[in-house]
Amino acid sequence: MIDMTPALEISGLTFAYPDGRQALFGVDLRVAAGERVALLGPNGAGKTTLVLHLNGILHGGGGQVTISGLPVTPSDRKAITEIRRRVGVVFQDPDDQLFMPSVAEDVAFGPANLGVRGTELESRVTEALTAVGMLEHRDQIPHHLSFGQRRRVAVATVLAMRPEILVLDEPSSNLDPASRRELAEILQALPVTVLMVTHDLPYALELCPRSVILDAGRIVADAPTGDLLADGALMATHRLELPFGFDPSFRR
Ligand SMILES: Nc1ncnc2c1ncn2[C@@H]1O[C@H](COP(=O)(O)OP(=O)(O)OP(=O)(O)O)[C@@H](O)[C@H]1O
Repeated sequence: MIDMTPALEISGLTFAYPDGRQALFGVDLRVAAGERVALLGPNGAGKTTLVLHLNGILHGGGGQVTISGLPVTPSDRKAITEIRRRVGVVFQDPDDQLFMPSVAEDVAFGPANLGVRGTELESRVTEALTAVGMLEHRDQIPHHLSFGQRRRVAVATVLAMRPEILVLDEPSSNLDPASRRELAEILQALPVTVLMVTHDLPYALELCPRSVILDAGRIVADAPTGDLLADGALMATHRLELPFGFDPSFRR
């Protein structure tokens, strides 16, 4: 029998920050295993707030998040450890993720924390750095790398955990065109479920067959990415703009 448990299921998620600002108003979202979904929306829509709920960094509002059938229960430390193994979050700023004296040690840090040791740890580091094309930089000091290289290493730190879901917050930001394309190729080749927050709409179209628009804490559209980007009225309503001259029907 095929396992139909969604990789990610969010139901009725609401959240207000301690200052009272409500950021999410009942978000429902199901993502099947192996899907790649872009999370689009204007500044302040609640995208990062939503992402921070996926591994229990933010909690305390209403509703529920479930990862491959396991509820994100912040009070249950064992469950949260397992959730953080299943959900790998690549933050917007790679420097939030890199803090060890060498690239290899940064990539080893997560699995070592889970108790992985010896040749298994070594092969995870090699595999993750190979996947992002950074193996030759394994002994370098992370902060001596370029921004684009640090972004790749940040992706490797998450891949080394062998996550089921890869969550990326604006993966293409601050990358030069070649690095942006290379990262797209890397992401396309990965056999994982992807949820990608992005303002880079051509990137969403290239990488994610499906997109969801979040605006003012609510999901307002969920459809094939090409259909959303071609809907000028919908795009304008939610402050989404394609780059000048970009034709979303071109790639379909
Ligand atoms: N720490 C915080 N305390 C209070 N309000 C916050 C905090 N962080 C975010 N917010 C508010 O929550 C709402 C959603 O913010 P969030 O960062 O999730 O949006 P976003 O969609 O990720 O935006 P962007 O595209 O600018 O990154 C905004 O109104 C924001 O001002």
